Amino acid sequence: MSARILDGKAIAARIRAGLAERVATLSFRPGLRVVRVGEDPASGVYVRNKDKAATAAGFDSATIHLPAETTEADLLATIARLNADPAVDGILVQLPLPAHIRTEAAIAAVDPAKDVDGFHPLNAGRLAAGQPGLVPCTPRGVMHILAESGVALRGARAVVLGRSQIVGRPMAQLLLGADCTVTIAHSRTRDLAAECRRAEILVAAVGRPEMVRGDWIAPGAVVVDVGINRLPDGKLVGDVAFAEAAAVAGAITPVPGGVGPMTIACLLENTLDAAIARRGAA
Ligand SMILES: Nc1nc(=O)c2c([nH]1)NC[C@@H]1CN(c3ccc(C(=O)N[C@@H](CCC(=O)O)C(=O)O)cc3)C=[N+]21
Repeated sequence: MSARILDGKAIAARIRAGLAERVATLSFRPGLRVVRVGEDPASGVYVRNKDKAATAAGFDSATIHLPAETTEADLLATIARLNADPAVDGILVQLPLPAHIRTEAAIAAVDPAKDVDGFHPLNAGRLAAGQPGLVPCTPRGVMHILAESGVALRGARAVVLGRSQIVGRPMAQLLLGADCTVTIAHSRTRDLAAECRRAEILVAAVGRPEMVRGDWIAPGAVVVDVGINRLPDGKLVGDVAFAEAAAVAGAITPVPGGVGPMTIACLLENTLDAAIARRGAA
């Protein structure tokens, strides 16, 4: 193994400590509400970790757990109540939602000023237009990792593997905003391996365990692995075959301990940003 390990867990801890210091200077506690519907098992860990991190940093955090049978109308009513609650600065509707609820309807119901996931079309549009707004947590976290690790972005060839609304697309926008030359590759891309091999910065966000092999990576490339896949044996792996990739790459994020903890730190960062934008830094 030759690659430098980019320690997202350590960077996230520093960000959370900095947020805690800033929150301590405020006359109010930034309010975060996570709305969870039903029992998606992957969401359980995330919601617990987020709640712990938020409370430790001085946020007023709570999860509203609705039963799986909740109707779309009831979910929208819950969101409307949180939109109207002045103590609530950030609202996150945990995905995936049960199949009988339209995800787009839930996302569009969140007040864009409280949309700490950055998933509302207004915030997605602002990002695409290069305007300030709330940015999705995972791509924001990836940009922090690249900045903290001293990766030069201007003019660099970046390949984003995956085109989801949640990671791939906003990730590409942020890299473009930082003057990278950005390619978005995906499941229909002809010769994915060759596209990836051109990358000086490769961000893998496809949700397929260990799909990116060592020979997909250019020697010395920076590899950011967004995937968090649980194998049947319980082991957590990324979208990148770590050992193979680490033998070739210049730097790489591990799973766990890479992008995942950054997502949570950036959720808190977004919540503080939203709070200060709404209330001022009083
Ligand atoms: N509206 C919405 N926003 C989300 O941001 C969102 C969501 N829904 N639904 C579920 C996914 C998943 N997600 C994770 C974040 C952090 C870790 C994380 O901290 N992972 C640790 C390991 C955790 C473990 O041990 O399982 C790590 O990678 O080191 C995992 C998963 C956010 N999500």
